[in-house]
Amino acid sequence: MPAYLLAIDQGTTSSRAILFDREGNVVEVAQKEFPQHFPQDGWVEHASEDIWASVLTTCREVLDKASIDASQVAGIGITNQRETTLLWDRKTGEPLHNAIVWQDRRTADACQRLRDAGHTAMVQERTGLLIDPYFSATKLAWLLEHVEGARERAERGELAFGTVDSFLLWRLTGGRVHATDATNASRTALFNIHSQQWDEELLELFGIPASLLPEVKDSSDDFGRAQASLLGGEIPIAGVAGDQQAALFGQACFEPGMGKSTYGTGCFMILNTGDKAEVSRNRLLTTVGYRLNGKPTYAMEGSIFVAGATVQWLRDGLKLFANAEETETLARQTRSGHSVYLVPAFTGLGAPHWDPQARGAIFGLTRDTGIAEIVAAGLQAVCYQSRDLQVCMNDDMAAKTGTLRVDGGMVRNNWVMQFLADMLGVPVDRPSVLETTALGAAYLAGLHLGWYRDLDEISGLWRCERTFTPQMPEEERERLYRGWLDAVERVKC
Ligand SMILES: Nc1ncnc2c1ncn2[C@@H]1O[C@H](COP(=O)(O)OP(=O)(O)O)[C@@H](O)[C@H]1O
Ligand SMILES: O=P(O)(O)OC[C@H](O)CO
Repeated sequence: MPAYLLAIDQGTTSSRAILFDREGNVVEVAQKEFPQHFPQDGWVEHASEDIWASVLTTCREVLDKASIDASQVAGIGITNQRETTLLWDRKTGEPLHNAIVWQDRRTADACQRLRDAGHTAMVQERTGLLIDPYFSATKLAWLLEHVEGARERAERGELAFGTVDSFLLWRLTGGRVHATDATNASRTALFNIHSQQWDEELLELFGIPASLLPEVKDSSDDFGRAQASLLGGEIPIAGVAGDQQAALFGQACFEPGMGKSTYGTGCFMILNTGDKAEVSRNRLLTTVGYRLNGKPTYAMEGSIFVAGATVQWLRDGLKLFANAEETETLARQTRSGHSVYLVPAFTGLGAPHWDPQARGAIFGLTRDTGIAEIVAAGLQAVCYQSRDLQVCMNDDMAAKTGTLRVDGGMVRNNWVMQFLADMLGVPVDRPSVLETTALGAAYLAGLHLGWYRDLDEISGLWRCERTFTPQMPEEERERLYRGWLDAVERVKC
């Protein structure tokens, strides 16, 4: 009797394979970082084979480490960095180009032209998204235009497009399955979130042949089987979701009004809005939170491109410390209320500003500014940006957001979590399982395989490890936040 679920979490900087037991406990983890490529200012690519190799290696490693074989794994759930765009040959499975990563801004001009031509309202109405280089549509159009012969081959039906989930499904099933799930599809800007279909007018607008597209399935569904030659036995693939939606699921945010924020490379705050696809007045995104039995549950999302990536930049670029954990000690050394602000607009600004041309800056330096203040400012920026999103969500929902569930690598930092609670003015709940993205993918697979009766059973498994409650006086909170708003205004183009 299989006792485990295997989650593949293919993230922006690393791939992880995690084994969970039936109660959602982490049994074993394997992780592998892979290289980031920055061929030009604002461009970000991944070698597709690095993505695949890191996934395969970590899956094999996690089974090895746990001393189990494929027969003990009931099913696989896949979760992935979203929007990242791949194009491959249907016969050979060979990618035609590096994957263009969600952070990549190369299509900023193309997006500006589409906005100037007045397409914003139509795109937002159908997809819940804005016209921005972040989403897959213009990245795919760029590939079709710039890779020699790609458009002709696409027209002849020889090529397949996919976000990372589709690419992994293709490889895992030996080219038998070309599919995605509704959450990933909802990030392409080609998918109508109301009809739950690829949208012909959008395909025409972006110049995308329909033959390239994967089949869109529920997030908990039959996605075929991983080939026996890969992991030592066939394993059903039964869950797929984009990583932020998977985290929403893993955090058991199943009721409208429940929200989570994930602090990994970027930061993504997502609020469940139930069966309503709420349109934001504040340039937040409407997206599919998950789709079960053909029924979408919608969510509102604020996306911040750079969160933990600031910590990486402070570590690797400025060499201010050796390990991310040291940031907590450094931040504790700062004088409270210091006025240094770091705006990490390395690849432009995401929600709610959507300014692809903005670039980062540090403000408020004085003679007593040291490494600690700069590091603290980098950490605080993530909290200020979360507040930006909270302000928008409160306005859009005409209600005050309540307790926030958090996850992702940065939430290990207690100083950041306390400052976050202070800045948001709401309690911040850190769960005992921090791998909620992977857990969400495992739950989705488990749901399809009948491991869990329903969402209530999954909710019952969620455990809080620590709650951070706001302590900062209101006046101080507002003074600090005003300083942030001022700093952001200064970097916008
Ligand atoms: N203790 C810490 N304090 C601050 N940032 C941290 C800490 N530990 C990890 N991070 C940051 O969290 C990020 C990793 O989070 P993770 O959820 O693994 O990211 P991803 O899935 O996007 O690759 C890195 O950018 C790292 O710099
Ligand atoms: O790799 P992550 O965890 O930073 O997530 C990336 C997002 O899915 C991009 O939309």
